[in-house]
Amino acid sequence: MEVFDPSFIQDPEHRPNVCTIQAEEIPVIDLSPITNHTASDSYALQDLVKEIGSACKEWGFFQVKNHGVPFPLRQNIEKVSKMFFAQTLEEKRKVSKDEDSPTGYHDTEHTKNIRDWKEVFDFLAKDPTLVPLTSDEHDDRLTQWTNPSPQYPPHFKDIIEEYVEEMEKLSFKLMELIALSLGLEAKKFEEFFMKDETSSIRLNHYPPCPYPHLALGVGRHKDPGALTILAQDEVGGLEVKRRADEEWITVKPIPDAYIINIGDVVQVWSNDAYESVEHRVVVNSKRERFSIPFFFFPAHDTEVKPLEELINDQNPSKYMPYKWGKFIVHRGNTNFKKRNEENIQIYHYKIA
Ligand SMILES: O=C(O)CCC(=O)C(=O)O
Ligand SMILES: [Fe+2]
Repeated sequence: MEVFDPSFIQDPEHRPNVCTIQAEEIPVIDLSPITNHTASDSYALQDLVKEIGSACKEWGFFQVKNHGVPFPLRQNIEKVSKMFFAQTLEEKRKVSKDEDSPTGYHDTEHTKNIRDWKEVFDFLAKDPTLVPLTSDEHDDRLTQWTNPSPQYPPHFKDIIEEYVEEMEKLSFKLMELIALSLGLEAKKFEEFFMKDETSSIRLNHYPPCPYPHLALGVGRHKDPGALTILAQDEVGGLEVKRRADEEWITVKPIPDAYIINIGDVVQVWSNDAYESVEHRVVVNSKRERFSIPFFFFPAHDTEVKPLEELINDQNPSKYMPYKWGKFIVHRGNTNFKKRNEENIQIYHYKIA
């Protein structure tokens, strides 16, 4: 990372706390009723669905164990991620993300206009990924985003692709559980992802930071998609805003567990029954940290709006429909550098 320049400094009210709260934990949910088929019975499944429902309602975040993702695949991707970031800046910049190609390496991401203390490598789940050419709603033209092909580490792409396949499987299972917990058919959400999904995976590297009390690895934000599956290493640093009192709660690293959070799209689909929750990453001066979020995003032509089954006269729709592809293209590069205008958010579609 370069020198610590003022663009990293958070406003005083957003700076990390010196002592963090670890007393209460986000729920840890055992997925064996759906991953261990010999042991599965319908009572265990019902209990699991209830657990998922209350975790989504109360926290918007939970961890899962016995998730069915083979541990060696996670070890492989963590290893190549470290190897990739250990290269010189010059090497990494050979696969830089830019205005036209939103995949690859970059280290200048801003969250709410403050620079994040991190470097990342972005990779699409589907290559190519079909998206609108512009965010103009009257423009029907499409374009294709594609992945870079870094030469180093060896087999980098294959290892990421193999891991992504597992993330996809887990995402579909989790969306089924979320659907059941909302009283919907298990496969309710499948159609939005089967064709042209726009999901992606990100390798994050947070180098040691000389001023961890002034900067953040990622500033406070909500994830825009349907859900995020995050692998964090043993260093820790992810904090979630607790709904009850708005305190920042540390998410404890658990070996081989995944952290799941629902995103804005599920918030809109559920008409606010489940809300996506603010989170951020604190950095420290001693240890570098690595994490790998997988962002499960629907197809570009998905019209995101509260589901018919979940609205009625007593509970009318709280959002105007928006086109997912237009939303991400509009957002795309506004995250990339400091801007004067605000990033597009779901509350822009909220019906007062
Ligand atoms: O690194 C982490 O723990 C979380 C990163 C994150 O929230 C994101 O990339 O959206
Ligand atoms: Fe996030």
